[in-house]
Amino acid sequence: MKKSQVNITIAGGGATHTPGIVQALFESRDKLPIHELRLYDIDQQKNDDMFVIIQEMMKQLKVKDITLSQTTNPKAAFSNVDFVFSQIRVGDLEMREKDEKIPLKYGLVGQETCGVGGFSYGLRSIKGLLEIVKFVQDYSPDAWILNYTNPESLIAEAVRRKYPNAKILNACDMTISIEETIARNYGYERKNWVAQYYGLNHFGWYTSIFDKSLGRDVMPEIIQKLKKEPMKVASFNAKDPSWQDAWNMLTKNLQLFPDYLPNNYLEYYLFPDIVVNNSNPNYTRANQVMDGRLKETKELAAQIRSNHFDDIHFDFGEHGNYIVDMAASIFNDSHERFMLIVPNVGAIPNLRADSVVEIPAYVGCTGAEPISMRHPINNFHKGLMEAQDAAEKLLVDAYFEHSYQKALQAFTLNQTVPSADKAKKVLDELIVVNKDYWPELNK
Ligand SMILES: NC(=O)c1ccc[n+]([C@@H]2O[C@H](COP(=O)([O-])OP(=O)(O)OC[C@H]3O[C@@H](n4cnc5c(N)ncnc54)[C@H](O)[C@@H]3O)[C@@H](O)[C@H]2O)c1
Ligand SMILES: O=P(O)(O)OC[C@H]1O[C@H](O[C@H]2[C@H](O)[C@@H](O)[C@@H](O)O[C@@H]2CO)[C@H](O)[C@@H](O)[C@@H]1O
Ligand SMILES: [Mn+2]
Repeated sequence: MKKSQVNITIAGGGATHTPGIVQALFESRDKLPIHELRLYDIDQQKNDDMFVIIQEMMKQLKVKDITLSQTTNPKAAFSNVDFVFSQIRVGDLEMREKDEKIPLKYGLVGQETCGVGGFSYGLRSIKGLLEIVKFVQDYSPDAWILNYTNPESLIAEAVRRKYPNAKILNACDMTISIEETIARNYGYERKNWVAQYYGLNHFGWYTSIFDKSLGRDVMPEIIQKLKKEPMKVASFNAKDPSWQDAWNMLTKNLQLFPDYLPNNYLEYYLFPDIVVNNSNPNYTRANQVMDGRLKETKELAAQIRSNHFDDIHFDFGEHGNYIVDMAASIFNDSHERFMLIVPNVGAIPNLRADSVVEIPAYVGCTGAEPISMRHPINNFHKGLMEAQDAAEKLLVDAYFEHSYQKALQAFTLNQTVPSADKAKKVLDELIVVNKDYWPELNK
């Protein structure tokens, strides 16, 4: 029988994105009534800080009907829970910094989720996420996991293999961020859009964007605008100058390949040389985040404790709303439409069935119902996707088989890597710095 209220645990409760998600939860109680909200983290200090921040948010927003708790104990975190929002960063930003800086030493793309930095992150993240899935299956087997933990493609593949029946949705906010930024730049309303999109996670293309209020596909006119000049960063990303770099590169991508609107992350695969040349090997995105939202989060918790703070308001754009809307769509069986990372199983007819793809899906009480594309994709996108998908499969093979050879093949096949020799040098260095996180890889 449907419950009248739900218990939600945020795994990675101390994460800097937690306030945005919680703000969305508080604003959505009409469609997702909450009884308990729990913060689960392995870092007591981060969980404590976030507990203080959320407590203050509840006071300011006059939220009284929700029980807030925090714990580092998995049984307390995952027993009698209906939804788990998962957003962990295994190894924290300190390891992200290594993921980004070590490849740059060899002239390779250093990035959080793409390139060999993403593969390094993936071998850490898979272990952490599989542990969360096991906790949920042990303590609340009927709960839904809504996963934001990256790298999404690698996580989704690993969970697909080990827990094929897990109640999990894997989601990325990049497509809605792209759409929201375009809408705000050119005066559209994203809520009127029905977007057709396909790819791997952080590696995809729009094929159309139907605007219901205008009665037409607006993607062609958007492409014409974006080809001429880059769009500006939206307010919710205004504090992060790196997003302007992303929109600049999206324009460059369209100037070469104007038929489809690309995901901005394709810059790392199509223009790795430009990306590396524009990177500062001594100060990467991880450092910007450490000096940005991580520092702000710590400072806010301290200001609240000392009662020296202003009104609390967070703007992470659609990031919080997206995962909350997904939970509400399950809870109400309302079959809203989301971009999800799901097993292909024929949705893209000329791509291998066991690929993990990012495509539109309806979400109801039984989870994701992916929408079939009904027609094959073109050779350019198919070729790029198949190679990267194979690299990601090899990396997950390396994880489960403890295989150095599969890891080396994965690093070599990653579509940002031009040389097996460089792949080996980076892999060997990442093995050393990840000794506390990666599975042992046998030569
Ligand atoms: N899917 C998306 O589009 C999307 C969007 C934004 C962020 N993310 C991902 O969400 C995650 C959180 O991002 P953030 O910048 O808010 O993170 P953050 O670095 O601010 O915080 C991550 C939290 O996870 C905790 N943690 C680490 N390992 C853990 C474990 N094994 N169990 C429980 N908690 C653990 C840390 O202690 C920390 O509090 C990252 O994986 C990030 O890549 C994904
Ligand atoms: O470098 P970060 O940690 O700030 O962001 C990396 C993440 O970038 C995307 O999510 C962004 C979102 O697109 C943006 O509009 C805003 O809401 O911040 C989000 C998180 O920073 C991407 O989808 C994620 O997978 C990345 O982890
Ligand atoms: Mn993403």
